[in-house]
Amino acid sequence: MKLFGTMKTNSEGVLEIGGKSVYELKKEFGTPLYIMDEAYIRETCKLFADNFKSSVLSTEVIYASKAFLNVAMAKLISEEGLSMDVVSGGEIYTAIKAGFPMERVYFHGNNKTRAELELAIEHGLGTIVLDHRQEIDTLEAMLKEKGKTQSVLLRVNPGIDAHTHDYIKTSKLDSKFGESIYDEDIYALTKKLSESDAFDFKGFHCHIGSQIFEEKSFIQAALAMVDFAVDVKEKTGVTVEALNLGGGFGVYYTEEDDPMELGAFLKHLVSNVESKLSEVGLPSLKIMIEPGRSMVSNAGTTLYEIGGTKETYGGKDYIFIDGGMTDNPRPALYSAKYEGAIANKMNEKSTRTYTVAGKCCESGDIIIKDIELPEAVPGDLLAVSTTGAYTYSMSSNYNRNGRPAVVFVKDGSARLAVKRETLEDLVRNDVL
Ligand SMILES: Cc1ncc(COP(=O)(O)O)c(C=O)c1O
Ligand SMILES: N[C@@H](CCCC[NH3+])C(=O)O
Repeated sequence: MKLFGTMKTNSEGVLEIGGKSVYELKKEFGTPLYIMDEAYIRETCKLFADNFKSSVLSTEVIYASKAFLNVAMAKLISEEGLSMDVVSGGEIYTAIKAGFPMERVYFHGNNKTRAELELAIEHGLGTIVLDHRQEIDTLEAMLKEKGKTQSVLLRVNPGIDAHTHDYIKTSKLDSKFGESIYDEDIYALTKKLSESDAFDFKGFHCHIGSQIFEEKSFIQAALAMVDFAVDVKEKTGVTVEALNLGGGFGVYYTEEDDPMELGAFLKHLVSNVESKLSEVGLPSLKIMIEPGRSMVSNAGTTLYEIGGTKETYGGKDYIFIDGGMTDNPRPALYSAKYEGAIANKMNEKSTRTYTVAGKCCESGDIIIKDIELPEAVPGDLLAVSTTGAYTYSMSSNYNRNGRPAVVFVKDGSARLAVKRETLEDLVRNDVL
């Protein structure tokens, strides 16, 4: 298992994160447990801020909170001076509860409800990223009724078919997100946005997909967006002030993944946009990015207790853990792969090939297939690394399992960010 951030093996051969051994964490918070390496998240925030900048363009790093969000995380992002993207009333409400500066919030989504739009308007949410024509009409009517003007971007689809899992591609021509830049109506739509009193039209947004490794796909999309801004200027006279280039930067989960070196990539992205703008003679504009996964994934580890092992007649040897697809649906959903280790036997040799199975009533509840580990016994602790993104945020109560607690660890101490769900929590909304 590759170690990230402050992860290390201590002198007893036990995994430590943020200066806390997994034994201490287990004792204090129980398992399963989401452990977030706070120093590493902050370091990554700084890496983005330090490298996605320009002497001629204004820049903004917007954390895509869908990857991992709770009040503690929203506070961290606010402290690091970054902005945040949200896609639901729940994410907006979390930002409000955290006292997040609402002018730094971007609201996305292909089907924002009226109630969500109301919440956004009422709390002075900075920018709404419009998805399609009907939504434009709905929001315009709402704003006119209130006599308000709202900053908006329009999500467009530059048709870049990036190489990733089908479920997380977002920019194909038939994608459910955004309007296509190849649709001739896009110019009339842009003109309408720029002329409406209800909107302060800033520009366009695109996002080509998630867990993408090719620098060229991002650069291609960014340059296509600049070309589109030129087109818009020529055809409508509207000056684009901002381009939000989305997120999607791929991360390491296993040796099969070869992520871009983020600092260098971000510098290339900015310099490519700078040169393109001067080549096409567009005035400087603001560029934004929206990293989610690459901000938090490698900073998260899930800790489980091994309840038992089973050697099957069919030849497969299982390790049973006290969590599974409820705290991490990604293997079942996308065949996602993870690395893991027996966290109290970090220095022991691997002697067995195991399949790590969760406790849900599903044969597909497998967290890791065919992993080489030392002999496991009940009571051992299994760490699964790189689980910071799209695990807690996609967790469920399937089989009425409670969601694990989330802790932030840093400099030898751990603070609870989200409490473990209790049995009482599981029936809280049931009408008795
Ligand atoms: C609009 C938008 N922005 C940002 C992201 C963040 O993507 P990632 O977590 O891959 O960086 C997503 C998710 O794919 C998205 O849909
Ligand atoms: N949930 C997906 C990513 C979706 C990205 C958001 N549009 C994953 O775990 O890989």
